[in-house]
Amino acid sequence: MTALAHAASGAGAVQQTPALRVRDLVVRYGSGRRAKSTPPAVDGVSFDIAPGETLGLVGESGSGKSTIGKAVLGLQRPTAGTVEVAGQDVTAMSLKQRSRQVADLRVVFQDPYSSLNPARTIGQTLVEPLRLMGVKGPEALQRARAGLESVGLPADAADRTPAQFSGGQRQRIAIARALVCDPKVVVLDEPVSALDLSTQAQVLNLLADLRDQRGLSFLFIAHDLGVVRFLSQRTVVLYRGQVMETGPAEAVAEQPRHPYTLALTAAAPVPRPAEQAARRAARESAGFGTAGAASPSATGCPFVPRCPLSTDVCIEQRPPLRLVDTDLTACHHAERSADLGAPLHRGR
Ligand SMILES: Nc1ncnc2c1ncn2[C@@H]1O[C@H](COP(=O)(O)OP(=O)(O)OP(=O)(O)O)[C@@H](O)[C@H]1O
Repeated sequence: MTALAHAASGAGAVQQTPALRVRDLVVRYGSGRRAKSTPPAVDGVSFDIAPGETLGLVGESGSGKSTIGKAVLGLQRPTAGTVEVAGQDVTAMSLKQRSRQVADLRVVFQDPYSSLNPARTIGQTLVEPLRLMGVKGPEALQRARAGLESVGLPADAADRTPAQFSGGQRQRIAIARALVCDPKVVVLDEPVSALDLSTQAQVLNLLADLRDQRGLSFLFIAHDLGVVRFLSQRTVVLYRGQVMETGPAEAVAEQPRHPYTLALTAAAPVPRPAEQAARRAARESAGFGTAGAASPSATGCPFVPRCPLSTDVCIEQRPPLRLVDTDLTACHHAERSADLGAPLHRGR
């Protein structure tokens, strides 16, 4: 295995079959000429997740995080590339096939209010995926009740409807529903974004405990690097559908190598307005542009219009992912990103 492939997989994952393997994933929305002329929502993304590992997928709104999640789950057909779950190629399977055959893969969505059917009891909601897998009535109900207890809810929660629970409790129910079939991989799509801060911490701790007890693998999608770092061993940073940087979660959060990751860390919300203003000023003085502008060249780096380090080579050539210290970084000038980091970190 090359150093590059090793870093992409994460140390320790060398000999194991990955719980989830995504290779060269491309997703284009729409069809016809217009679809071809707009950049893909996901543009050649690859990663592995080892058994028991959490991979964080982070990026601004519109960077392609949820589209990757949907492609993994079978909710969006990839234009190119492959998805393997525990060694099984599921790329061409329909959603129906996956829900029957791929019990190894489940999801928790962001919104605990819309993701549960208000007309059904929690028991009915949890029993449904078990029945689809052929588990019979009494055993299914017993597993549903045990599932609720495992997320810190009383077993009699099974007899109530979603309206009788808080947002945090509903997210626990959604987690129980995802885990009731004993999956190997769970896609967590912004699972705490709709919750208040103290509930976020409780749900993140619960997820970490369940992962460690059961050896689960998580694909953890979030826009906040701090939240991603809490739960993840490794992080993938996305911008306009492309991987900008990937490496150990702590290194990516503490010593980002890509200017875009630096901009993300500097843009993370902080509770004190004065500190927030200082960070914004530091970002502007470092020369970062604001979101929205498209790259002047389809063949170059997509971050060019916002990057203080960009030069002609960035406009002309898309930077390949290359190893810079601990992280794979798609930047021609990654070695110079520390110069940008100093003013930003003074603003922290
Ligand atoms: N159903 C769709 N049809 C057309 N374009 C879409 C569709 N869903 C997403 N997109 C586009 O694909 C790109 C990636 O969107 P995606 O939702 O995957 O990003 P994201 O990083 O998850 O953003 P957010 O954090 O806001 O959910 C965006 O440009 C978005 O407008």
